[in-house]
Amino acid sequence: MTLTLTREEAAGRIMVGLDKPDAQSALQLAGRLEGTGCWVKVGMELFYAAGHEIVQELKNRGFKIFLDLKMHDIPNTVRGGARSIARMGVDMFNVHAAGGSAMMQAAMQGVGEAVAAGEAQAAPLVIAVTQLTSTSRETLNGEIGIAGSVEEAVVRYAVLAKHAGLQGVVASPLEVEAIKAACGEGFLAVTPGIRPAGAALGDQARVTTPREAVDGGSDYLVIGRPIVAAPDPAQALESILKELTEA
Ligand SMILES: O=c1ccn([C@@H]2O[C@H](COP(=O)(O)O)[C@@H](O)[C@H]2O)c(=O)[nH]1
Repeated sequence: MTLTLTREEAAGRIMVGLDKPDAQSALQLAGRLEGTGCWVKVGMELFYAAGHEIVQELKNRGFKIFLDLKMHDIPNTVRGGARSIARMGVDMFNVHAAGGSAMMQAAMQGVGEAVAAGEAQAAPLVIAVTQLTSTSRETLNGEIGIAGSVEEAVVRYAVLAKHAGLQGVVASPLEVEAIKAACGEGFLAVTPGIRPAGAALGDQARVTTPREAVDGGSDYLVIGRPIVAAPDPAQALESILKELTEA
């Protein structure tokens, strides 16, 4: 079913991956996105270079922030990490579902501790990475050694994340229907692997267009290079918004 969104609704579902090597270039890009209503995603490249300060600056500029650090460690370490992240005031962060239930529950515990101690004004959404969107079935079966289809592996992780109390998962838009069937419509599907028609895949293996992702039920579309590496990032975002606001 084609879902026609208002411009505001469409922008509120887009998370632009600020995959930049330093604060200056990230803020220059953010400047082109200000006022559009989109989220920004701060991942490893930017956070390891520019840390807490870049998060605060982006918050000051009014962006909603998904901190994409994909924690994967023993439960006690993840609990502490989650508490520190919650203190930063981001709106969403993630862990790897492959860390298991105890690790995911520990992330929720860390968030709860930050809120109870008054260190965080609000609890960020916590979601779990299922199978990276760069992973093909060949890689999953042949290299990683997990049998079955990618969709089966993704749904297994999604169910685990749901039972651990997380609010959603990161997956490809191709798996969203199965995730929602297993975990319910309200369980968030945050989907990278978005490529406008004709765009280069790069290292992504499981992709759809923005329109296909929204029609398939994705709640948030994570988009990096198709916007960030475009000659005019603001224009690239506009053309994606146009795709989502037209029937
Ligand atoms: O499974 C995953 C999890 C995270 N990502 C991140 O999303 C963006 C996608 O960038 P593109 O340039 O649009 O490919 C990037 O920051 C990844 O770290 C993902 O792609 N897949």
